[in-house]
Amino acid sequence: MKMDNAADIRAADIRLAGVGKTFGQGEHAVRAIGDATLDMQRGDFISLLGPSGCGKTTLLRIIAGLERPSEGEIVVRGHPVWEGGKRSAEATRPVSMMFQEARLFPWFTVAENVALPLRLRGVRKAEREARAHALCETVGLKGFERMRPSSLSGGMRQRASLARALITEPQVLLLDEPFGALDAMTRDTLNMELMSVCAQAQVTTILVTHSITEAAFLSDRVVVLAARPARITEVIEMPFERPRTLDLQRNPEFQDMLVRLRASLTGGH
Ligand SMILES: Nc1ncnc2c1ncn2[C@@H]1O[C@H](COP(=O)(O)OP(=O)(O)OP(=O)(O)O)[C@@H](O)[C@H]1O
Repeated sequence: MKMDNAADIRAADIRLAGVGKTFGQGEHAVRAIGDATLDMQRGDFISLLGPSGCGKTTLLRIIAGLERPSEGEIVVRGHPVWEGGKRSAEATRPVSMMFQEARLFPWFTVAENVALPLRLRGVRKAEREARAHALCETVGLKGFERMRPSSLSGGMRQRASLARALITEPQVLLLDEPFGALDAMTRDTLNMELMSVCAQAQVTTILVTHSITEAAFLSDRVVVLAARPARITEVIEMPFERPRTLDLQRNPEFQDMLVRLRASLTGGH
């Protein structure tokens, strides 16, 4: 039976309970994350905002199961990511991650890069190709499917990287400054597309960003982290109606929110 009722939707989709992480031991130990506790519901869009080096990437890697926490528990879609020292496939399978660099394989075409996660999951070629082509169209890469990544602009490479992250139809999307290296206009366009894709598919999304504006514009909530070891200092609701357009950024309430977020980030209230 499909449990798509209101109770299911409200159930915590991602739960971090007392998550801490220390790299190394003894005098070389680096405490990257202090004590992170957070609940996210299905379809939530949250941003992690914090000073450089405060442990944001580490936190994403822990949620994706790429890094093991030193303390605490992470639950994704009802499944603990680590159980008895083993990583759970049920918890990591619905998760996709995207990075600041596109990380495409230069010897594959755009469509082959986009389809790669399906190939790794043993999906047949005809289906892989059909789905990769459809997603290329969704992210604005129609006509570029057979090109190599080296012939694409930075923005187009990130489009391909987004398509690759979406091809497994993830329920959780972890984004580590995905558009941070792009010019402002391309970044705005891609952010609008990202917001629409995430809303349509009810993807639970966590974005790491250094941009206060981007965090406020895209998110339902902004999680403000203090310097290392990362601690959540504040979780701030973004009370702006959806769907949002770029005009929102000129709205005085939005501008006030940026001031509020900046104050939280620098520790002044
Ligand atoms: N594998 C590792 N071994 C040792 N130390 C690590 C490792 N990974 C991260 N660190 C340390 O943990 C701290 C947090 O790093 P992390 O990359 O998570 O921060 P960040 O907030 O994402 O940084 P930025 O905003 O600059 O990208 C840093 O001091 C980093 O040097």
